[in-house]
Amino acid sequence: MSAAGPLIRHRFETLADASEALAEAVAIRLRALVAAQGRALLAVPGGTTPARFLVALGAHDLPWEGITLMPTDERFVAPDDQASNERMIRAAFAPLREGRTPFVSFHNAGDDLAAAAASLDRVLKTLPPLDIVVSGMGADGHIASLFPGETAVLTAPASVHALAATPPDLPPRLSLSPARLQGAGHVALLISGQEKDRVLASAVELPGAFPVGLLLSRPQGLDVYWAKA
Ligand SMILES: O=C1O[C@H](COP(=O)(O)O)[C@@H](O)[C@H](O)[C@H]1O
Repeated sequence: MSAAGPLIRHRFETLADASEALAEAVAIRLRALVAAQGRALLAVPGGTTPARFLVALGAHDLPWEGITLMPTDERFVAPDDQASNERMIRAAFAPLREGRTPFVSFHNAGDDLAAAAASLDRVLKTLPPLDIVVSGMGADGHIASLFPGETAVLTAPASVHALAATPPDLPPRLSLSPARLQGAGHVALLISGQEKDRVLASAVELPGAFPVGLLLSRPQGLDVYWAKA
C-alpha cells in the first residue's frame, strides 16, 4: 500500500456530541453517494460505543431503501444474544428496525465457524466495495474483530472479504477482512476516553503494532471522532 493519507481528528467533550457530528457527516456522504450512484454500502461497528451514533444517523431523512448496512463484525452467538452486534444495531437504528433499509446479516450461516466465514465471504464477494466504514476500536487497538497478535487474520490475502476470528478468552467472531475495511471509500473511527486516545497515539507512532494501524495506513486517510467521555 502507498503512503498513509491524512489523519483528521475531530475532538469532542461528550460521546453524544461526537455521535451527532459523525452522524451528520455520514448522512451528507450517504446522500451524495445515493444521488451519484443510486445506492450506498455502509458498515457500522458493534460494541458499546456506537449506539448513540446509530440513533442519530437513523433520524436523518435519507433514501434508506438504497443504503445497505452491515456490521463490521459479529460475535458468533445467537442473533438475540446480548453480545450480538446485530441485536444492538437493530435496537439503535430505526430504519433497520422498521424494515426500511437492507441489511447483510452475519448470523444464520450455521453452527460451524469456518463454514459460516466461507459463506459470508461468498456473499461479500458479490457486493461492491464498501462506500463508508464507521469503525470502533477496543482499548487493545482492535478494530472490527481483528485483534492484536492474530497474525493469520491480520495478514489475510486481499482476496479474502470475511474471516473467522478466534481471539483468546473471547467468543469466536466473524469479521470483515483487513482488505475489505482498508478498501472502503471513506473510513471514520468513533472512540471515546483517554485510554483509547493514548492507544491511538501509540498506533500513530507504531502502526504495525496495532490492528487500527490498518486504518491509519490507508492512502485515502482516516477521520477520527474522539470524545473525552
Ligand atoms: O468487540 C468489539 O469491540 C469493538 C470496540 O467496542 P467498544 O465496546 O470498546 O466500543 C467494536 O468496534 C467491535 O465492533 C466489537 O465487536
